Amino acid sequence: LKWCAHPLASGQCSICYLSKLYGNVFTVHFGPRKAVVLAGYETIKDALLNHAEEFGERAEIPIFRKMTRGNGIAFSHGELWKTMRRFTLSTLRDFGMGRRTIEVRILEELNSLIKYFQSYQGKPFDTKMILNNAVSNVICSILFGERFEYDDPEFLTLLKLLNENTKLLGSPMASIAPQLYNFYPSLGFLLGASKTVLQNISELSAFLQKLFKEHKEEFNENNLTGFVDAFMMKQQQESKKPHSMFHNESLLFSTLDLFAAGTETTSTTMRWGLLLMMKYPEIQRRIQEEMNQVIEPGEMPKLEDRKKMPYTDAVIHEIQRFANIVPMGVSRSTPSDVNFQGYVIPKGTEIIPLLTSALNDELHWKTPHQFNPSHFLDADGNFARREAFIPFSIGRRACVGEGLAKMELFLFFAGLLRKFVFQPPPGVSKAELDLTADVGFTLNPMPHLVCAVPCK
Ligand code: HEM
Repeated sequence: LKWCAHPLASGQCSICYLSKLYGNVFTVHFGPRKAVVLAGYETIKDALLNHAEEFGERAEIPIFRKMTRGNGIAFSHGELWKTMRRFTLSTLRDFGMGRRTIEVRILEELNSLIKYFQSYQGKPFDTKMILNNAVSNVICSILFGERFEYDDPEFLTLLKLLNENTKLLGSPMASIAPQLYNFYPSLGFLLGASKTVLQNISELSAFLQKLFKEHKEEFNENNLTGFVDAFMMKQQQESKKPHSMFHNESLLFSTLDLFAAGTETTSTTMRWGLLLMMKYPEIQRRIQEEMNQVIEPGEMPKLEDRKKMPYTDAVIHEIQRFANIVPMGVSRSTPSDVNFQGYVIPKGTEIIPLLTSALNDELHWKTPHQFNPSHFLDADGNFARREAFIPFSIGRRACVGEGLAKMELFLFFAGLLRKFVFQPPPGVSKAELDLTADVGFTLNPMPHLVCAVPCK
């Protein structure tokens, strides 16, 4: 978004600015890539919910086609997508998503995280890798039934590759260079970023293949340890079917999709959360006071406490709204010609559901550009759901990890604030904390240090 910031846009997203000029449905050209933008909550809802089928395909983006060869959940199409999504949702549920088993797992991980934070004794440190690792361990325990130590060098390398890809995939170099190259081969030098992305994918794949091999050797159908075992079981059951979709490439890319989407998004949101708490200490204090009122001394917040903690719940929602980490959603496409709000959109058109325009929609939020937890509170201080809160998107391809992400955000965030007061490093004032986003496939906070001072 920064790349194409219009000088008149005065800090707001340039595509939102274009929607002020051209309305809520309009076409943009990113080099050779042509896409229709849907702006504003009402328009996004009309398309993704009321015309769910017509806007229900994933766009064909060359770099993702190269990465996955059409496999997995997030970038696959048609029947393969349908089968993988159905299998994923039911398997995630079987392994505890949305249930107490996963709550226990998250709370165990939180304990390790707290010990790590304590080891800095209030001195400044960077939370990026550690939060990545802790959050990743939750999805890894669902996928493989195991977690990775915070000092495991191999796992840390993988997380770094994942971070690098997230950053590069938000750059025009990776996302449109392969398409540009098709039109203008002399621009081949631009392919460097996409080559790095593909190289990283092959290293991540090699690591996953190694884990699959271990799982295959120890496979026991009476004791499935996670998604990967369940997938292997399905492969066995379908081995006599000539065109089973449960082949090895499906296993690889479905696992990779869940690993990547389950790690990066939630940990980035957590980092925004801690940064915002340093910036707004009075909000942080109010959360801690609320916890002191509803949780016994020495106890940690549990999911069942959430309904008694409307203020904390409102702050977490506001963090997600304000951080807006997937501002342009994940591009969709039209599986057939569509007649929408007076426009004919041809089959196969890329569609950008501009989530940022819903999360900042002036018709739905009192102070869209300010961090303001009262967006999610009614006049009596009760938690208030808001329709335009759609950070996980909506409709047929909406995020499959929403339930898991919400559990993690609540337990990690409230748990860390129960133990620590987050402060900027000595010599850095609140005003100096930068809330500008670093552009990538997800919007990250700029590099920063955090002091986690133990609560008295
Ligand atoms: C704060 C955390 C998260 C945010 C903000 C987020 C956001 C999103 C968004 C905006 C989409 C695109 C949906 C669409 O096209 O309509 C998406 C898709 C997806 N997410 Fe998440 N996500 C988060 C966490 C997770 C987690 C924890 C997992 C893993 C369990 C996950 C797995 C996926 C998958 C597999 C898809 C593709 C769904 C499909 O194409 O059918 N996400 N997510």
